[in-house]
Amino acid sequence: MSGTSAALTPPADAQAPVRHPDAPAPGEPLGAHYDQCFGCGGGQPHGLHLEARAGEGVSLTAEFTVQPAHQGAPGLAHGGVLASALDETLGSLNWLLRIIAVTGRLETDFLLPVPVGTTLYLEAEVTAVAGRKIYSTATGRIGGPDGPVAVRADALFVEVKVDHFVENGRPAEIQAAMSDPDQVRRTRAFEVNP
Ligand SMILES: CCCCC/C=C\C/C=C\C/C=C\C/C=C\CCCC(=O)SCCNC(=O)CCNC(=O)[C@H](O)C(C)(C)COP(=O)(O)OP(=O)(O)OC[C@H]1O[C@@H](n2cnc3c(N)ncnc32)[C@H](O)[C@@H]1OP(=O)(O)O
Repeated sequence: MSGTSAALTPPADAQAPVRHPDAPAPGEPLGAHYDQCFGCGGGQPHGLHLEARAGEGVSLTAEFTVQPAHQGAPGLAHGGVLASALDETLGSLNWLLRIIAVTGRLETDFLLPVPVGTTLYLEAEVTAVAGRKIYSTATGRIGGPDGPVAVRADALFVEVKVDHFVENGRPAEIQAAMSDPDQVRRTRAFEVNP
């Protein structure tokens, strides 16, 4: 059984999402937004190392291979890790809009068990935007990009100012992110609004 709550149904005055003119071209990798991100950062040994590529419109695809460190039951992915993969994939969509946003709500359906060693093929798209609210949806397939859907999620992201991170994050990590020599990552963190 699966479904979406009323909180994730866009209001009647919601708009179709608009891809930012400077968004990466379809097929281009998005790269990591932060080296220490559990979802996409290269600096997290047990992180997901999720790799996303821009799709058409406001959509993307991503892959993540379940590692032994990601187990819940013996030999199977932990549900929270799978939810993290969906969250990261959905969060990456906001880069195509050039909006900084955080997850307000994430509703996940776990449809099939996902064994260690499995590659999860993720697809996500923004479905609507209403003021600061961004509505999006994602699936994760196993066995190949056209395989059965193992997990899916609907989400609401809420646009925030960069102050959200500066005021709430730990100063040491904020400072390190500000000095990141990678210009694209710095831009994603601090100069994302056009
Ligand atoms: C310095 C940089 C450091 C490095 C950072 C690097 C890069 C940064 C750039 C991008 C990366 C951004 C995120 C990270 C990327 C990927 C990870 C995946 C994404 C995440 O993992 S991110 C972490 C988990 N996430 C949070 O840590 C959020 C905690 N939370 C809050 O910070 C507040 O809660 C907030 C801001 C969400 C809202 O607070 P607020 O005061 O600004 O706004 P408000 O409450 O008024 O809500 C406005 C409208 O959204 C509706 N709304 C809100 N929440 C709702 C809910 N749950 N359900 C249904 N509707 C909801 C309201 O009902 C209202 O709707 P309406 O306008 O119609 O009344």
